[in-house]
Amino acid sequence: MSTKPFFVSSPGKVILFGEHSAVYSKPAIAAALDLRAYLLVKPSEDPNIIRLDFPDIGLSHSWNKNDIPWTKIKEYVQAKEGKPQISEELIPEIIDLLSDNLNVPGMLYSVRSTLPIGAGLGSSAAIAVCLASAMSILGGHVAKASVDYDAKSTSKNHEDEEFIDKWSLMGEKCFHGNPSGIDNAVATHGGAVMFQRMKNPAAPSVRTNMRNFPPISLLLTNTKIPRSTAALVAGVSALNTKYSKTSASILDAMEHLANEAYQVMVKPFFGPEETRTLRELTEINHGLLVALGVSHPSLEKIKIIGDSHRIGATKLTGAGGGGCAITLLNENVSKAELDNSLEEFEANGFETYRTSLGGKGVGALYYENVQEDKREEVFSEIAFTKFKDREEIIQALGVQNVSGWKFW
Ligand SMILES: Nc1ncnc2c1ncn2[C@@H]1O[C@H](COP(=O)(O)OP(=O)(O)O)[C@@H](O)[C@H]1O
Ligand SMILES: C[C@@](O)(CCOP(=O)(O)O)CC(=O)O
Ligand SMILES: [Mg+2]
Repeated sequence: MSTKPFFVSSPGKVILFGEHSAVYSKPAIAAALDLRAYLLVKPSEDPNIIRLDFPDIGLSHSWNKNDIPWTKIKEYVQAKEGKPQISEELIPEIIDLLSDNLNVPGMLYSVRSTLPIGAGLGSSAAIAVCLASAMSILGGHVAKASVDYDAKSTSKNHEDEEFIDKWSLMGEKCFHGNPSGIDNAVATHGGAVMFQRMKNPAAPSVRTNMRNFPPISLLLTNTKIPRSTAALVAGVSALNTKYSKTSASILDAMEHLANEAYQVMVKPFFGPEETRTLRELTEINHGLLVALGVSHPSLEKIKIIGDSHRIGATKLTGAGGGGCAITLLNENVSKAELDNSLEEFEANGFETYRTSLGGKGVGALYYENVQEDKREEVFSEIAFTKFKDREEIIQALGVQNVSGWKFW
């Protein structure tokens, strides 16, 4: 257990194929984004106080440890070899997770994110993974992260990542009830995956790493229309109940197209024919998501602008209903066509990101891995909560900029 301050960080994701159908045990393909959440954990000045400080969403809350009925809670906690065990039900897990704090002094948990919130890029999962990894560090349930940013992933400690992945799913359950688990899997492990939740909820999901993820040229456009994943997932569930056969056919079609996309993406040679197939599948996937009722006029607008300038294939990504769309760019798209689209996106109030996919998963920045004369500044709560924008956070803490970040 560490009582020195530390940071953890985990990435958002882009779902290329299979959002929503992933909830119904269909395969889906997603990759880590270079936008991330950061969580600072620091001992409280008053050791009896547990404090959450989430300035991005204007939330600050404190508990006095002595007001929490720890002894009663502990009766519900199941542990194996000292590690809290995950079960299917949510409530006991939350209690279990909280009870990990029994043996630690009061802590401050402060979160900042470079991810747009509620935009389909998995900001909720990035937060859930940060919290799960911080609790795992505090509870002594994982080994110290020790793999450098540039090191090859072969030396990864899979057991610890699996533990964090499983517990972060509990966090995603708090956010939207019935998550597939794909977002927290990518936020934990990074890279790119083909993911499939099993029909039996007790069975672990299947995750196939896609090591040779093809170099897809991708544009990410945010409508900035806020929406909640929980409401959209519930909407699809209602459609499934009302039109079960029709909806089952749509979900089956999504399964086939994710499988076809996977076959194309793992080919040793990824040329123009393969990128064209991916664009065609992207178009079909968007159409199926529209049929499930999760698009939005602003997402259709992005699609119309992209299509009219012929820049590539556009689909919504994540839960939809607003949030982001992705465009798989044509290889021969002209600069003029692209600039015209970008101008129109901006004129409509949309924000465009150029991103790279397949980056690092969860990582930690420990006190002792920061140069002694810089520690006070790096772990300053005041500085952390006051960063003005994404660029300031990335400059001061970015896993790719700041030496000392370690991965499992
Ligand atoms: N930076 C943040 N600080 C605090 N909470 C956050 C932050 N980012 C995301 N969240 C939580 O995640 C929720 C959004 O999750 P969700 O609706 O699944 O959208 P998405 O995961 O696509 O961004 C927010 O309402 C909030 O509860
Ligand atoms: C709609 C869904 O497939 C993805 C949701 O992603 P996001 O919260 O919109 O980033 C739900 C899930 O897989 O848990
Ligand atoms: Mg989410």
